[in-house]
Amino acid sequence: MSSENLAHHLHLRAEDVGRYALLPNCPEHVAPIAALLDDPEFVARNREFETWRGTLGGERVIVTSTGVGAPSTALAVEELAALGVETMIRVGASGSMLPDVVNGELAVLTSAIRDEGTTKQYLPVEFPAIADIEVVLALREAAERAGVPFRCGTAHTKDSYYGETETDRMPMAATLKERFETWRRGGAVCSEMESAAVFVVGTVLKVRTGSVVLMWSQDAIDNGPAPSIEPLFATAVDAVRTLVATGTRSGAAAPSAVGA
Ligand SMILES: O=P(O)(O)O[C@H]1O[C@H](CO)[C@@H](O)[C@H]1O
Ligand SMILES: O=c1cc[nH]c(=O)[nH]1
Repeated sequence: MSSENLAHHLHLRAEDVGRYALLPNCPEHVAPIAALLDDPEFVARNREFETWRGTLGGERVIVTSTGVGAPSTALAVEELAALGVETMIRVGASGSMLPDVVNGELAVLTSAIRDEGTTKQYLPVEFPAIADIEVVLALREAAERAGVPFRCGTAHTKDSYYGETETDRMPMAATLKERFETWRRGGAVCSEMESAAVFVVGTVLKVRTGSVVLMWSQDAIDNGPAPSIEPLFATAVDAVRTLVATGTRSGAAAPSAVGA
């Protein structure tokens, strides 16, 4: 935070935000998500971080892009938490790890495999990357209401996109393949690049977090077409509407939940 209380990377102040944030990583997705809120307006842009805001049920909701990968996502979660945001939901895309996934099926993530470097600078890898239960349930209800194919499960969060999608040309191809197969056998549903950071940094900062991602099928990753993104955006916004209406707050911060 700078001397004028301007968040260093996001270029936001406490008065710019509310208690809820939706976190796509692509700046181009911010305005279309904000358009699903009441009274959307642009707030700020710096680097890969663009922010819009609106309201749901009278409660301010911001939409901020995180950029690709765990490092920039971690600093977005850090700065938003410092400004007072209490609930954050990643809204993104992923590659399916299962053969039976419909192209564009949603995954409501309950947890993530920490196969990235950022969160190891917060907690040892034995500590799980898990979503907040209230956020998971709100996302699951929203996906059911949207009537779209979805499943709940664990994501694989990695640092190298091409290590996943073009494994054969990597010097570490054998190791990458073995590890990827291990995650698959363990039941991971998809691979992406941010959710572990959202969950672990959120846990450390005692804000509640969740993540909903659409899954590209294996065939679509190689040959297209790109799945439709609108059901993803609608599901994420509908989940926030539920959380606002039920008024549940920061489960991760509740004394009973942290044993404080
Ligand atoms: O589509 P988004 O949400 O950007 O997410 C996925 O796509 C990006 C890689 O192309 C990574 O950020 C990965 O997590
Ligand atoms: O396969 C994919 C698709 C989107 N994002 C990823 O990280 N992997």
